[in-house]
Amino acid sequence: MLRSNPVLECQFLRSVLFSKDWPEISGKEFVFWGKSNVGKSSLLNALMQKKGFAKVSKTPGRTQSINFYQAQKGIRYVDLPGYGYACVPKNLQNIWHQHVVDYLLTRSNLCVVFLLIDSRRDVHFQDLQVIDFLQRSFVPVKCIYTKIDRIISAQRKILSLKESKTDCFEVSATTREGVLELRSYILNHSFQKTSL
Ligand SMILES: Nc1nc2c(ncn2[C@@H]2O[C@H](COP(=O)(O)OP(=O)(O)OP(=O)(O)O)[C@@H](O)[C@H]2O)c(=O)[nH]1
Ligand SMILES: [Mg+2]
Repeated sequence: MLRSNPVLECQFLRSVLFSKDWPEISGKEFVFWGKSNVGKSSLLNALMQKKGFAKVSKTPGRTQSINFYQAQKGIRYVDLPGYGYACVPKNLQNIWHQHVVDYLLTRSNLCVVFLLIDSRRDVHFQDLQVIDFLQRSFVPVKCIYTKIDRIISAQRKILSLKESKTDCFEVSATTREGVLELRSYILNHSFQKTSL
């Protein structure tokens, strides 16, 4: 157990797209990305223990800008719009995507990109493309399987096999399984030198 819990006390900073509107560089940013509807915003709410802080929806495409949250000890969370299918016009999605890529490639205090994957689905080719893009751009990336409350134990064994190769977290925003481990990882990495 962590003695103090700096990740918990969070405040919303801003919801923006353009680089001129991003908050000033400060502390370490932990970024949540993945296909639309994988549970990025829900996981952030579970991490921050603030229901409804980040807006959640059954409809893919809910998060439409770059959302910054400030926690203690210089830790920041960044909730990104998803990629892949979303219930919004493609041209709008392309605009988000350009700003997201701009953010990922230029943000000097970016610590880790958590790439979320719905544990009920196969890893999509877009996820593999994103992982490849981030690795080639020297952006640290770590995978998180989400919604593990929705899968049966046999499927979990398959996930843990994959995990042995890719070193992923498994979480549920609903039951909070895995959230404490993720929180500890974030806290530990917030003290390390940014490797960008
Ligand atoms: N059962 C279960 N449902 C979840 C979990 N996490 C998220 N959901 C549901 O999945 C849906 C999408 O969740 P969001 O958190 O909005 O997903 P997102 O990745 O932020 O979606 P976009 O902002 O549209 O890209 C919602 O209906 C959530 O209630 C989970 O751990 N378990
Ligand atoms: Mg969202």
